[in-house]
Amino acid sequence: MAPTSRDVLPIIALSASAAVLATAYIIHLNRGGKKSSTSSDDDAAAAVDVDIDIDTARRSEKDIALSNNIQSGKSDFIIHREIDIIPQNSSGANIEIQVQNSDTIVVDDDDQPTCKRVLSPGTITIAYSSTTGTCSGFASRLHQTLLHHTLSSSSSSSSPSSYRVVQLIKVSDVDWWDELVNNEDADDDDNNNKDNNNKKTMNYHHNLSPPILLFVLPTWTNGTLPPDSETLLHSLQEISTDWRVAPEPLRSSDPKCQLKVGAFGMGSSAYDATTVGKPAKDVFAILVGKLGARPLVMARKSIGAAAVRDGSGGEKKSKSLMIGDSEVGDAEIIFEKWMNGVVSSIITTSDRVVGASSRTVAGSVGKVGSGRTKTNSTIKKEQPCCNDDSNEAGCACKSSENGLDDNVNESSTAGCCSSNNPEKMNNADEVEEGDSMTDSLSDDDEEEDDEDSEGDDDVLDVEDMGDVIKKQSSSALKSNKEPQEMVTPKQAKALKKEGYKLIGTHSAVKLCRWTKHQLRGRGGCYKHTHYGITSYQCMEATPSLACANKCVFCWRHHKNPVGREWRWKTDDPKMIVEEAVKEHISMIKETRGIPGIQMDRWTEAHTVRHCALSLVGEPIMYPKINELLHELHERKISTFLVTNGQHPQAINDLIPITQLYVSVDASTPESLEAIDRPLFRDAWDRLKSSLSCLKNKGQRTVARLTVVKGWNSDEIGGYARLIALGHCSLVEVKGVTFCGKSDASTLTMSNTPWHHEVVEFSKLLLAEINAVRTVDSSMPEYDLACEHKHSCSVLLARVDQFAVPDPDDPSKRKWRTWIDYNRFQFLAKKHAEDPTFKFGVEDYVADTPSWAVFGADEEGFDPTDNRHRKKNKYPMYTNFDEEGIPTHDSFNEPLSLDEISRLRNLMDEKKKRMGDATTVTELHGGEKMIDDASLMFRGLVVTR
Ligand SMILES: Cc1cc2nc3c(=O)[nH]c(=O)nc-3n(C[C@H](O)[C@H](O)[C@H](O)COP(=O)(O)O)c2cc1C
Ligand code: SF4
Repeated sequence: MAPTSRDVLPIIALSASAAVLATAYIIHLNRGGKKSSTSSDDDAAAAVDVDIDIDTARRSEKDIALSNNIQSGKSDFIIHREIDIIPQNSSGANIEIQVQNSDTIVVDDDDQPTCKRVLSPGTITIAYSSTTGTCSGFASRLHQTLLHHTLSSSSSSSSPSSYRVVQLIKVSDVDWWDELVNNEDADDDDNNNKDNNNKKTMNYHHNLSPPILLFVLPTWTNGTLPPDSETLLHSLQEISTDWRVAPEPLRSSDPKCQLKVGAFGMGSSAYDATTVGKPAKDVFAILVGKLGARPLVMARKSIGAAAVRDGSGGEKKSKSLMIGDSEVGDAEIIFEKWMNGVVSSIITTSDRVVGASSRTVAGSVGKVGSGRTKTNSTIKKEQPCCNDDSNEAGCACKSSENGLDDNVNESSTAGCCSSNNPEKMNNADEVEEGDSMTDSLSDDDEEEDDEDSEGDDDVLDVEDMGDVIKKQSSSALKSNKEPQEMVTPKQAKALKKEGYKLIGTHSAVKLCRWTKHQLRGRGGCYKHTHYGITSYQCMEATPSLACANKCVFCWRHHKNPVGREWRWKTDDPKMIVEEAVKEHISMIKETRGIPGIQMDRWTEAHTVRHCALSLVGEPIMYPKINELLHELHERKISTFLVTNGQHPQAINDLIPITQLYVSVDASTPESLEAIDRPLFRDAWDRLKSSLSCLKNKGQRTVARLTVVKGWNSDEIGGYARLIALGHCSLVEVKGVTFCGKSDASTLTMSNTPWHHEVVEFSKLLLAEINAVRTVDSSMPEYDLACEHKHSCSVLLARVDQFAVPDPDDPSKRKWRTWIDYNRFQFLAKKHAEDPTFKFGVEDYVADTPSWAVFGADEEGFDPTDNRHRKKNKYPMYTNFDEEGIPTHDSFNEPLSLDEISRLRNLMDEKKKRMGDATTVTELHGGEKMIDDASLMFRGLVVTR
């Protein structure tokens, strides 16, 4: 966060390599080396000549803003942190950047400006943590808004901003102890300024407002912070209990040095209504209740038009701590309220503080955080009192002796101190308790509290916490008797962008890439190999986009809702099936123009024969799932349904379907928690119950294992024991598909196993199953039945259900894992007419063709299709070693050792060039191209 820092007046020296401007500044920009003449502060102005290659500057959102401004010839624009400026050769446009108000730029040893200390006056720090992107989105919105308001006001001479730095940081990037206690750099800044240039020190502080620290924090499992950010709370707790740190170390008698804090917490009562926003509340409570930070006072009627442009007008007060609940669905609105409160407070406070400080003598400059090291010295704080001069400015410290005094009430007249129930502020226990925190953290005057009780009940904040989240959910339901639609317009937009065709309010279809593949005669998916479905007649759909998990490998990247149970508007199953088929067929029609489409298949594809209810979400949650399945059977469409094993009762209640899957993503409760990130606390027990339910289903059941290397590929014995619970007919082992990088997942290409690794895993699993059989005589025998190399998939099947002696060679097995679909439809119909009619797995099996059998030369590729090899740089290999170096050419002939060594060198060179990086390029139609040195000879393309 704060490397060795120093001022860089007046020139910013950008290093020869890419430079990062780390904070926010108004930049005046001219082309052709002509200096800007608009600088209002010559002393503070800094100029630098750099060559910027506009076109190759990294195209982050921020860069685009930068380049657009450059290209449109605007002279003023804002550069904020994390913009890469890439100096280029002499042919690039020569652009001069003149920086105003740059006296607070801090650079590290590499001459790269970096973040200011959180406690530096004039600094606004937004610290966020985020795993699935919500809080990072909110935080950058706040950042942008504050940049706009604070910096644009600084460029206007009538309303000078007293904030110079607005910085956005990740909670996990900061050593919070160091930042808040060992504040050496901030002190050094002050001291240096003081020693070297007293006049400047006065200017510096006269023009600056108190530091502000704003948190945007999510709630993670059991009300904690996400693992990478947990140190924040630990550090705060440590500071508050360390005997070497004086009480309330963040309290300062100088209003301009007093840290102000605000926090916005996100959570979801779907996970746990008792923990929503807990990390934000805890952080806020410790900072304010124990460490002496002050809540950022939210202005109410004084909110200026400049601050609130959304029409909310600033009529109402909002609070420094507010909580959004994604389950309730109004988190956006609550965030906006909080943000508007923050912005208006900063604008009004900043003007007021500037006014006040102009009457404050330089001697009242307070020291925040006298930097001593944590380990070897006692840490004490200097807590200077407000002096007469500051009283002159309207400050009225009434009982500073007892240290409980300076509960500055800034929403009244300029910078006044008052004693607003200080005992509560200091009573840490009270602060930490749910509802009692309400009063403890309130920083508003009585008038505001009154008003709050009258009219501001739509604002969810700490004053209303405790059980209020539950109340809010239920009152939302009460006030709106009609259940809500599952997918919000925003979610719908995101899903549509990803190629989902939404049906009604909670269902979707999407064309699977294998459908197109097989239409072009390039092979079907693993369900074709293992079970004989026709991929180009298979419709991938879901009747519930919601589910009760947030799996790390989820395709949907968490753009749709979560919920433990169904609580949404329920669409008619017939309509869903009709619309799904209609949408699917219209997508088939669109494939007509794709090169290589086989017209006979294309015509057949207009008749849907299979439905894979596995797209995303949890189909079994849909309350009318049986009716929907029945509708499909009526249309002679086979039914494959995948459930995540969180709804055992629904499994029990399910009518006979063609094939029922339970996803088994982990073999221990801990890894299930880490991988599936379930809403249910008893997720592990639910999974076990679901598997047990399979035992009695009668039809084909599958335990589906998605292998995520490094996450769930160990503890194979645990999988065998889970399979034993359900005596599943089949065990499908499949390597995880990498769906591109996302905020929601730390998964990378390295977690994707090679086919040979999946085979290895499957063999070990078989050995473990056999081990279970030695102690459990009821456990059926399994064996490796099929494989589909293209999808890194291996099928284990029960010998008693799917193997018969080979008529040509009775010493061998003949597999019958394929499905007689017509027979299934006949049996299902009979059962529908007469529920007492039962049928079982063996009643609708069909022979597995030899090419699909495990170990066949075809590796699961249907020989009636043409294997298509991508026309890329390395199309000529069929086998690879464990590092991805080719060992066999396209005719499966072994390569010479020299050739293998040459290829290895090529890969090593590429690895050196790329470092550890993996790039993902989205192709037309949702496919993603991975560039990863270890995959360079595979030309790997993954699907969505
Ligand atoms: C694995 C996981 C566990 C969660 N646990 C909780 C919880 O215990 N309590 C809660 O209120 N919200 C919980 N949530 C909901 C998140 O706080 C919420 O989705 C938030 O918006 C996530 O923010 P982010 O997208 O910035 O990571 C959890 C979310 C996930 C994915
Ligand atoms: S259960 Fe399925 S839809 Fe839900 S998060 Fe996991 S992979 Fe995604």
